[in-house]
Amino acid sequence: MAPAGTPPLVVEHVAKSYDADGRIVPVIGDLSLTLNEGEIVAIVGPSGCGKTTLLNTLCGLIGADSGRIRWHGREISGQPSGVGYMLQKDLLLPWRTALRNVMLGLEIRGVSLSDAEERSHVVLDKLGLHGFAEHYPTTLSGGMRQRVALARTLVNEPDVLLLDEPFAALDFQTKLLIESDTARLVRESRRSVLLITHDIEEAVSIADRVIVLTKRPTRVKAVYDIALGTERTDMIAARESAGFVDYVRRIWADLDVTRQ
Ligand SMILES: Nc1ncnc2c1ncn2[C@@H]1O[C@H](COP(=O)(O)OP(=O)(O)OP(=O)(O)O)[C@@H](O)[C@H]1O
Repeated sequence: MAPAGTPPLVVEHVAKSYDADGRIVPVIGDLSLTLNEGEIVAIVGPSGCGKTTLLNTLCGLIGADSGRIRWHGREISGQPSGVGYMLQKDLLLPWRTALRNVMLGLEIRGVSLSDAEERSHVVLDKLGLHGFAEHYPTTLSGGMRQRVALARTLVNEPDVLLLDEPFAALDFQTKLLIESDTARLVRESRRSVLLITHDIEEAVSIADRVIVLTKRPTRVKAVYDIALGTERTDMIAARESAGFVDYVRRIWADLDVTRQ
């Protein structure tokens, strides 16, 4: 077991290139970051800079060319345990009800059906899906489906959540509500979150820290500690708080988006 205070994730000088038909494409230049316990860190960067590549490298889906990735103080090969992954696409199984989608990971891990069912109901209820457990995904709205996907991730009680634009496809109101629920649930259980997003306002409202990446080959351009002086589980209040607009403006300037 790692000593108390060991960050769940430390990334040191990671680099990654792709071989595109014999042409080497450097995607991650030289990237270092730390995710502390109970912290929500958002990563923003120009389109195509390598954010998904970074997340895939961190969770062992693809190998880094160089550098070190330490989970709870240890370098590991392959996929780390205790890490939940959530994407923009909910990837729910259409032939399973909401409840049985949430139960899937527990079933695979050999948890008894009754236990899995009870734990899944608890998480669905916390996400406002009481009464929808027996619904099939096709009968749920996009926001509800994404809540089911979030429940499916949280029911496994991961220490760390890696989120790759999970709210990007949602309408604005739904997005604010599900961001708030996510923040509330991860903050009350002191889970750590690494969130990749294109949405600077989302990043500033939800995260304790925002890391801005450069274009490819990507590296850290700037880091912002976000101090909004408000309860960081209410995304509407966060967006209305003093300082919010200023952070958004500064990060937007850092991204250096120019018209083609
Ligand atoms: N398997 C691969 N082989 C070759 N090149 C790849 C591969 N996967 C991604 N790339 C290239 O690497 C670069 C970074 O892609 P990646 O999806 O990681 O960026 P991103 O920042 O997540 O993109 P977006 O902003 O569009 O979400 C892109 O130029 C992409 O074309």
